[in-house]
Amino acid sequence: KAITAMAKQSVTLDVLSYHASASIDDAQRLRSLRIPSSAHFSLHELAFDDIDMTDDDTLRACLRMFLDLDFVERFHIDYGVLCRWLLSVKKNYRNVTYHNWRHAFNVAQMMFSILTETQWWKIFGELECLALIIGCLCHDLDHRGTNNSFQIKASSPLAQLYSTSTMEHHHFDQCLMILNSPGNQILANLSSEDYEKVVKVLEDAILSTDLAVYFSKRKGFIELVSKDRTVTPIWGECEERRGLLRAMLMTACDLAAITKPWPVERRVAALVAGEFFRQGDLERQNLNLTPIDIMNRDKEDQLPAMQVKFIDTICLPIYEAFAVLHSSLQPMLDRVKSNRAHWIDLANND
Ligand SMILES: CCCOc1ccc(S(=O)(=O)N2CCN(C)CC2)cc1-c1nc(CC)cc(=O)[nH]1
Ligand SMILES: [Zn+2]
Repeated sequence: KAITAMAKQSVTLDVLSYHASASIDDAQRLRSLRIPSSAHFSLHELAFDDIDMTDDDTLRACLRMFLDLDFVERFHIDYGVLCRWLLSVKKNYRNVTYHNWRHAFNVAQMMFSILTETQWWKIFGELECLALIIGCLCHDLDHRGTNNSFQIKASSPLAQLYSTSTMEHHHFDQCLMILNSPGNQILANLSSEDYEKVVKVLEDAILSTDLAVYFSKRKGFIELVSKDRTVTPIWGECEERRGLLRAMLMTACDLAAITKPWPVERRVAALVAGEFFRQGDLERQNLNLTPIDIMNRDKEDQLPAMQVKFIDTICLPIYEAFAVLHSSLQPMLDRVKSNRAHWIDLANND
């Protein structure tokens, strides 16, 4: 018993002790930059594309989101600490093909634009909105470009720590570690009651990005939407419904590349494929396994057909439900359907 606990302890230290806080100098530099408006960055656009932005731009855009949602004032967040925290979050994303800082930034921007376009920020209140934005920025922290089943197959240290939602538990741990690091404590001025609530919402939000969790909650959400077709304040009063809507919002933002104009979706799908194929290579070389089709480079010609299956089985249900809940989200569903048509064309040309 003691041995197991010791092993667990050493794995924990090995895996979780590493995280890099950004330097004070980098934070001071970011703090000195002027922050353009949300219009300048097109942050309210559901069709937002970060391709023309520098890394500095993405950080200034995050500062703009925190300022426009009034988080800095409402939660007495020290601006210099916010700059350092953002740099630390960005620094703890690895240089992998898809699950990198740019993905996290895009997910946070999508959450910002949905919460503001639908006015659902009023339903959730500032505390839950703060947790959702922090959750989006942190939801894939320290991703290694390999998925949960790879962790299990490789019996990685992470899989020894968490047997379910392996990566998502790690992302949440990394998020907490940065929030508690000296100079990065953006939640330092919250009451202990508010802090506890933010951390609880944060954990649910990050764990909800495991597609297995999405599949388990989706049916209940769709039934609820078919009954109650608008998110009225009554929805807002029910903690369980709010939690379900937050979980579905995390998935809708996480997969939102599928809702973007075709040039964006095509570019992002190539990044997802690149990361999947690299995992397939690792499975062949290190684990002596034949990868599943989606990670098998030899099946690259199947990619368009896989995207159609991804759209039909995972994406359409959630974006259909959101389009029912709020008409301002209809363009997202329309673009999923037009992207599906593009993937069908490509599948037929192979
Ligand atoms: C683009 C390269 C191929 O990409 C895919 C291939 C198959 C499927 S799948 O729906 O059949 N399914 C998903 C659940 N897995 C457990 C089993 C496989 C999804 C994708 C995909 N995923 C994402 C989210 C990361 C983004 C994206 O654009 N495409
Ligand atoms: Zn993600």
